[in-house]
Amino acid sequence: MTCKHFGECGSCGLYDKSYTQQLEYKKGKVSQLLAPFYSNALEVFDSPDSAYRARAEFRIWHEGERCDYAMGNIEKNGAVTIGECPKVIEPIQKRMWKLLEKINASSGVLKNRLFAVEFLATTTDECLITMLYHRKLDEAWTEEAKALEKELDAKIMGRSRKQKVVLSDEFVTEQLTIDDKPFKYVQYESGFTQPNPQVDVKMIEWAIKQAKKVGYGDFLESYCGLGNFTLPLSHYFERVLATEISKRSIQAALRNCELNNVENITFARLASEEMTEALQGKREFNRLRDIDLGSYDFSTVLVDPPRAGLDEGTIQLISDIEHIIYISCNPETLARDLETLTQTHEVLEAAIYDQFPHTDHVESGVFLKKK
Ligand SMILES: C[S@@+](CC[C@H](N)C(=O)[O-])C[C@H]1O[C@@H](n2cnc3c(N)ncnc32)[C@H](O)[C@@H]1O
Repeated sequence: MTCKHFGECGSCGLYDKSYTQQLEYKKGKVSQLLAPFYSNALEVFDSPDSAYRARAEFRIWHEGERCDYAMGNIEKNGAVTIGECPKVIEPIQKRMWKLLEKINASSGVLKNRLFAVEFLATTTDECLITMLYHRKLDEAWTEEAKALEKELDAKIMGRSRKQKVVLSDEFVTEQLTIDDKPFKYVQYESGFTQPNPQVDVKMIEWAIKQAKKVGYGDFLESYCGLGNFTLPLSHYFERVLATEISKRSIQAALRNCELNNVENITFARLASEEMTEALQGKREFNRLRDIDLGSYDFSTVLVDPPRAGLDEGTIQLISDIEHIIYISCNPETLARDLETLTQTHEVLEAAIYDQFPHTDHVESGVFLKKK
């Protein structure tokens, strides 16, 4: 049995529970994992029950002449095709079925060896559609795709092995209102973006609430992506140093600084492990030659690592900083890292944000202060 929300939820055992029950289950799970470090109730930030995902990927199932969207895992024996997808936000919803009609009506140029379609949309109705193929894309494809851009009022890209065809842009510009202030974010198709904009705003506002309690010094951030937290939090600190491994995300972050007229942030493309080596004076990087690392006086650090959590060096580095905001997409590795971090710090606040409704994934955050 699969969930009507077409999710990763076929395996999570949550498909037959109401949204409220699912959230209670997640709250219980994270509370239990954090119990050794935090005994107060978690703050819970919920999501809309539907129309919450701003990016989505669909496989394309071919049956005779017809194409359909299908579940992520197309098995050898057949596919589960999708006739509705309530989880995606309206800008995707209104284009995805029209796109399918156009693909099915096309002479074959758009359809031939198409194996997946990805959507990246904004709450302000921009939409970037990437069509993925198992064949080289030619002029005929470009012509038909250009017509499709107009018909769908969307940006279209084509990808196949070692080929990328960008017809207009390879990014969208999201606009979010965070604590009553507008922020613009360029989001690239190939860079990380938070999937659920409404919950993203709640998560950033929670982080700002913690930053306001500090109110002094410089701010360090690792795993900063396109500057999702960096830009709004920069207003509460003197200077900001933010690092991230992806070149594309750093490119977006620099553009986002310009778009939002923020001038106190320095972004550097560094893996977290490299950032630690640089700040501990163990290694010099050409990429940091214009940055006086010794001049920073960090009062606060924010980390938002991938599911694997923090490496030992980064834990050691941030243990020296007075305040830590740790955002995590994996409560198991968060609990593991807190075993070390709570030797020097205490957890003052903890929250969950339901970025991924109808799955058993949950985003959580903790605010720590040195003992
Ligand atoms: C969960 S995302 C968070 C991004 C950003 N904070 C946001 O809210 O959009 C994790 C980010 O870590 C980056 N990343 C992955 N491994 C890394 C590493 N070893 N060092 C630094 N950044 C890394 C990824 O490129 C991604 O942008």
